[in-house]
Amino acid sequence: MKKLWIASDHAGFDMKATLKDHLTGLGHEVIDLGPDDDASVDYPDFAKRLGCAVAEANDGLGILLCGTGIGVSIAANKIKGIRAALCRTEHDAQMARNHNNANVICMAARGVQEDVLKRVLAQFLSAEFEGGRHQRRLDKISALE
Ligand SMILES: O=C(CO)[C@H](O)[C@H](O)[C@H](O)COP(=O)(O)O
Repeated sequence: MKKLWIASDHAGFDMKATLKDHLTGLGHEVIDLGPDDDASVDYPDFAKRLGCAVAEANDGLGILLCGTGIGVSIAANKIKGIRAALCRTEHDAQMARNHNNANVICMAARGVQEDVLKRVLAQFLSAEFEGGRHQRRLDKISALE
């Protein structure tokens, strides 16, 4: 099992705890990079913290939550080596791994059912990168960094 990091902003705080417990129960090692309470924070700070951890480890996956998932995905993708994908469906999550080799999944914590998020996350964690023509495209993305 890959090492996992999880972080959020205030909007994702409760769901972060729920998903962390869920993943831990499934036997994953999950490192929680905060926040530690639901006080208002700025999502770029936590996207940066998580993105740097995932990029430095170079073999693991990150999970980011904010209200929409949009802010954390924009922020995390500024970090070299991070391929953060906003995933709202299981298909998004599968393609994000199969074709994009995404190393961070970004999800909306507001207005989405917990069981949906768990299914999307499960797909992200089980799918594998297919390589081949997709690696060539990722190399072109890396060249943009
Ligand atoms: O969704 C978000 C960014 O894309 C954040 O989670 C914030 O919740 C959103 O920007 C709203 O912020 P607020 O301070 O909770 O009103």
